[in-house]
Amino acid sequence: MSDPIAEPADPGQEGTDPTPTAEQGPTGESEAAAETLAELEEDAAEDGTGETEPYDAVVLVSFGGPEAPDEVMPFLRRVTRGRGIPDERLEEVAEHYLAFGGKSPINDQNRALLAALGEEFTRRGISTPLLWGNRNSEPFLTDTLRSAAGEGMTTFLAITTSAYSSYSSCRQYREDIAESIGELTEEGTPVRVDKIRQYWNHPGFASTNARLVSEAARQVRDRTGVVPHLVFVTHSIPDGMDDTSGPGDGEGNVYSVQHQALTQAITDEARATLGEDVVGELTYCSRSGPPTQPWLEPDVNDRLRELAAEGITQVVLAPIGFVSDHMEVIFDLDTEAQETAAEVGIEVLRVPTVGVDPQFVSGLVDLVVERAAQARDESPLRPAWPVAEPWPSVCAPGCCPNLRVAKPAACGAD
Ligand SMILES: CC1=C(CCC(=O)O)c2cc3nc(cc4[nH]c(cc5[nH]c(cc1n2)c(C)c5CCC(=O)O)c(CCC(=O)O)c4C)C(CCC(=O)O)=C3C
Ligand SMILES: [Fe+2]
Repeated sequence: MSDPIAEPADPGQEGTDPTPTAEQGPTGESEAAAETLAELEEDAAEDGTGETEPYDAVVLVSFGGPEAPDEVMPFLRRVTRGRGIPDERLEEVAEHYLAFGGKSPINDQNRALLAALGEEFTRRGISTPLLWGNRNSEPFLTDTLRSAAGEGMTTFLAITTSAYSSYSSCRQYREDIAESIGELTEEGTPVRVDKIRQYWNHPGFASTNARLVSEAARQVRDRTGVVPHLVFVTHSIPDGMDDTSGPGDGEGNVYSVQHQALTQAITDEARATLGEDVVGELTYCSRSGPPTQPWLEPDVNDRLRELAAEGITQVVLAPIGFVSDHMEVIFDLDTEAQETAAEVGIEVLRVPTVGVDPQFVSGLVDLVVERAAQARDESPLRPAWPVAEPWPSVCAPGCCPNLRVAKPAACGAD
């Protein structure tokens, strides 16, 4: 799909189960069978579009990834531009992509997420356009915003595919959004882009992960009679990036603290659900950078070796750091960590990422509605679990700083 503009539940969209929209009426077959004409007409009468005012469109902003072998190196150079990542590392990472035919699954996963968001919009009577723009591959965010601006849209709400707070998982998205706004401003079509809050502790993300982990743990326990050890995984980042994550005047370490809090809460939930003494811990994957630079540890592979030595035989591997099964998940976990586990005699069940789980998708739409209400100066309910404080929708000045250069960042108070 090269056209980055997808109307909600566009019946022409690839891989989408067409759902009738308010305008179209009950033309789709699958859903029409489940709902009567009267119910559909009633749904259509409830126009939810006002719930997304003042936004002209909602835009899914993601990392991007290559879709063909010749796109791999340009993608990697773009991701690492100005970053001093050694060529050997780029070639090594290129091999991971080439082992999967040069195609990352991330764009297809975002197409599926867009379709699911569109269906949820339709269900709520929201006809606000849903767009998609990537930071590092087509469709590029700047191009998406430019063509939307060409159709008269000026005010956008971004959903990023990243749940936590750190430079890599929050401010870098905000910087790239600011760069797009800057380009469009120079072209004479200034736009405004706001962002939903980081959602690691929104129930749509956190409780969905808790359910998926508990289901996996129960499945292993019921099949093997062994209570599995829970190994949570997220993307490692440099220690310095973790130390400075969070509001400029805060304590830092917000990235690792958020993950530790969710690890603890989900472990407690699995313990309660199974009625067993479940143990869980946080590990990291996908470190890069020079070996001399400290990154967050322990590495998931090192920990699996130690756990085997401690007598653990069943592990449930929960990639809570990621929203879809992209390259980090299918290579670093399903390939590398699985190999390590097999080597040391541990059986691993990898938990699915939240992906297009209806509870997650519905949570994202709740976050859109919440942010829009805030933009209208209303005070919406802002649910949070496991930590009662929802992350601010407008990041504090200096939040998750860029440690190399100061750059403008959108969606914040600085
Ligand atoms: C915290 C975090 C997330 C989670 C939040 C989020 O989801 O955004 C994430 C996601 C992703 N990271 C991805 C890919 C890459 N990340 C790299 C490099 C780096 N990531 C970092 C951090 C993160 N990264 C860091 C501190 C670096 C090194 C310095 C730098 O370059 O900033 C490199 C360069 C080569 C290498 O060093 O490995 C690549 C190719 C893909 C696409 C996968 C696909 O194609 O399916 C995704 C979703
Ligand atoms: Fe990354």
